[in-house]
Amino acid sequence: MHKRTIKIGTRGSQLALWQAREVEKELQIAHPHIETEIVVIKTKGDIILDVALSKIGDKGLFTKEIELALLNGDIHMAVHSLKDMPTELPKDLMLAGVLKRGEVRDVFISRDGKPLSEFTPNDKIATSSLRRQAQLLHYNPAFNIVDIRGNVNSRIEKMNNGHCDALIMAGAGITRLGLEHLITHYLEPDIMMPAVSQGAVTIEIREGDEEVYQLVDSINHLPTWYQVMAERAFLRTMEGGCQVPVACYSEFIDDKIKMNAMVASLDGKEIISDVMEADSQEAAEKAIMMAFSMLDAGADKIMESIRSDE
Ligand SMILES: NCc1[nH]cc(CCC(=O)O)c1CC(=O)O
Repeated sequence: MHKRTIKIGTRGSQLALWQAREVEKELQIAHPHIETEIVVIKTKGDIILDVALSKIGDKGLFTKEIELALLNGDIHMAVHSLKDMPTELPKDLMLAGVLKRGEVRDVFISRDGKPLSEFTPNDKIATSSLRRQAQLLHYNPAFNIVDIRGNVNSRIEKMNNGHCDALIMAGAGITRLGLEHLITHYLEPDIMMPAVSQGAVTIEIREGDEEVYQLVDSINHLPTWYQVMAERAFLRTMEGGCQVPVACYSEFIDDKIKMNAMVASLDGKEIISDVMEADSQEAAEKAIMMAFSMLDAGADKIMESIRSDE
């Protein structure tokens, strides 16, 4: 059999490389005859490090250059954190699969090991996410929240250098980098509901690339796939193109997907939340219905006020 090398595109951060290697490993287990190569690609998000993410407002910030390489044929597949992927993909590209979902929750990492419940307005909590900011302010409107950018390791370094007293990070990223020892405590979804698709790694390919599709499909983790596709259907319906604090948390309960979701105002004062349960195949449709009913219940007003803020 003729040998070909499957090129796997990824960002160069330690977390991105871990994720790409995990995909590579799964492919090699399922198809021992194929050769793989990891191709590192720099994205705008890796280059612009001094501007708040919410101000750049470019959804494809961490994906565009990688997607161009995919469209050019420089790589066969691209590995991403699914939560960084816009709900609408560029024409001619598609998501072909996901790995088994990792930790979904956010974690609290404080420099001195003090828990969130003991934080006061004198302590600085760093996050660049509107979702985390809104939920922190809902928990305590007096919290002192500061912006932070950079990859996981550089954020920890910034905290240790005094930029802030604590960080909120995705547990998945921390775990994948072997930094569990830094976790002060996990944040349960009733306090800090995670981002849509948090903890999931996805593989993007060219539409119609049947050979690569078959490869990826063979390692697709179906329970995760149904879950995250439902979450993304929710986000797509909710969002209408602007950046808002939207969160959700899904679990499997008796083979059904149970999804909690919420939309918050930026100051955390208003929260619209809902919950649904559905069989895997119906979850996306139910998630869309839930999004519409949340829009009706006031999420539409929150979104409008955020849009007029910009
Ligand atoms: N926004 C950056 C980003 N994209 C994916 C992860 C971690 C892995 C994941 O959540 O899947 C992170 C870091 C973080 O939010 O702490």
